[in-house]
Amino acid sequence: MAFDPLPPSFVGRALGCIRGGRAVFAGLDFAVAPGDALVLLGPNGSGKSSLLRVMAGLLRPTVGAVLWGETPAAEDAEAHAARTHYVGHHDAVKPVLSVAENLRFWARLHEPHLPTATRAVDGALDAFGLAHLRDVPGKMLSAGQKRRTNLARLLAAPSPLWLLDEPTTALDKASIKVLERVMADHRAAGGMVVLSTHQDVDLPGCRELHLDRFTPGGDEWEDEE
Ligand SMILES: Nc1ncnc2c1ncn2[C@@H]1O[C@H](COP(=O)(O)OP(=O)(O)OP(=O)(O)O)[C@@H](O)[C@H]1O
Repeated sequence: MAFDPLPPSFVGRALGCIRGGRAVFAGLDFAVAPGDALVLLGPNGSGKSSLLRVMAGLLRPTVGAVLWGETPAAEDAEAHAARTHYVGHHDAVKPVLSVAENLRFWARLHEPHLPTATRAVDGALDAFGLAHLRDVPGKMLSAGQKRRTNLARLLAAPSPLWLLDEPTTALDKASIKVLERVMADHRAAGGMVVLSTHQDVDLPGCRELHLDRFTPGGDEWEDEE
């Protein structure tokens, strides 16, 4: 199923970020069109997670703006959250809910129509090989199973913009292949993917953004967090 209408481009202009009193990046621009994938690369501490948090609206840039089409995302934080899936380092799996209940929780946040939400949850369980774990509580999952449950919400609650921070962490090879296929399908439908990684991930035609090229020269600035 394709996004109809297609989403506008997701754009960052002249972004700068200060954390812990240090300038992490400055003068950073990006643009992601429907169907695009952007891979954030760079050594530890170069700012990949910080940029993803800025893109998700979870961290305010020190300067610059993130735009959805022509509209600053910060103008309507709720709308930006609704169009965005941010999967960070910390798992968002609720320990006392089963895998299916976790996915249902996310699905219902996006989809009020119960049968549609249930179909999306079943599809997400199947796609990520979680169907046999559907009734297992989150607290009993392995690290890779938890990561797959986190990623399955991408399908349980469809949103055009996926922001994924090292999504292959803890995944076995077969699960990485599943994620690659799911991202390819999302892009074919007009969705967008931005991900950070230290591993090879197969994303045909993706563009790369090397964060270390935007690191200011050791300036010590005021922390504005
Ligand atoms: N909560 C925080 N408060 C203050 N500084 C932070 C915080 N989180 C990260 N930083 C700093 O911001 C800089 C960029 O960190 P970030 O996590 O964005 O890098 P990264 O490229 O994602 O690293 P990694 O590859 O290790 O995940 C680092 O200097 C880090 O120390």
